Amino acid sequence: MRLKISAGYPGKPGVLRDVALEIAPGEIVGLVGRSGEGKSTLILSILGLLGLKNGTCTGGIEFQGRDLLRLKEKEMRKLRGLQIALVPQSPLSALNPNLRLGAQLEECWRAHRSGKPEWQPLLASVSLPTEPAFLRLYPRNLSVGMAQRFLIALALLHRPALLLADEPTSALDTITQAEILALFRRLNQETGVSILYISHDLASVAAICQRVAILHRGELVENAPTEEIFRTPQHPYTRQLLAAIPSLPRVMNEAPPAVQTGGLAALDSVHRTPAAAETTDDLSRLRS
Ligand SMILES: Nc1ncnc2c1ncn2[C@@H]1O[C@H](COP(=O)(O)OP(=O)(O)OP(=O)(O)O)[C@@H](O)[C@H]1O
Ligand code: NI
Repeated sequence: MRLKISAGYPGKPGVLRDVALEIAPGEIVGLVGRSGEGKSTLILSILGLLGLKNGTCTGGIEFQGRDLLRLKEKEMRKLRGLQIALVPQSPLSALNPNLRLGAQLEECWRAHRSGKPEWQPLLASVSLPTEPAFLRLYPRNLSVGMAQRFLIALALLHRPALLLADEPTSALDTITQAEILALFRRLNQETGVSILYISHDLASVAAICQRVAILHRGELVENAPTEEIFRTPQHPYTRQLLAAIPSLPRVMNEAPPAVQTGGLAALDSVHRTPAAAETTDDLSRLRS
């Protein structure tokens, strides 16, 4: 995907100004910025859903040889979920509370295809229980981390080429965050899915992204390989984000200042989060 867009809302123009971003097949790109910098606006623009918030987007979004901004809604609907899928921010509110998990999988499947596949391989791929009893649960029976895994499974259902992840770990505790990050990384390696990973937390993005773009006041102030961002940040805003990384205290104790010396080495520990850390809660624990 290659895009160059400007976007805004009535009474709030210029939320994105000539933002240019490229995501190669199989690449994980991070988009980082504080609250209100326009991250979700970018995601909604890609999905063709900005109109739902009365926003408008101009420019071009090239995906699989077509410009998404020139597609009709009917054509966009075919792409959404099938070729481009979204992992939303708050897992529990994104699921239908009144539908069993099995029914939600079926509904999602039937949006684009007929019949009904075996769900086990999909559930196993996100380290969720594969027993039939799991599919009879309701969202409220899940922990937030499991709900997020389930949403990732839904997003991957049709094997999309591009996954848009909008702060997918912001509702999770630190350990669960690391597990979900490891999951994204593994899924990317196993399936080759491209991921645009959005976050306000530079540390979590650095853990899985080859490249990071920094969004500030509607513009990309930096767009470089992750290592460069950490070693030689060019923009003052990037330096502020680096200085604000809260998840490095352990490292800073060992070799301060982490950003200049060991920032990336520290993040390697997240890279190497062992598969064993991706534990699957068993059903008995869920029900207790
Ligand atoms: N429907 C709307 N009408 C007017 N302004 C809006 C609308 N939606 C968002 N905005 C404004 O656009 C800017 C960007 O919002 P956006 O949701 O894209 O930010 P974000 O980077 O995703 O923030 P967060 O990290 O809090 O999710 C903000 O200033 C926001 O107030
Ligand atoms: Ni947002």
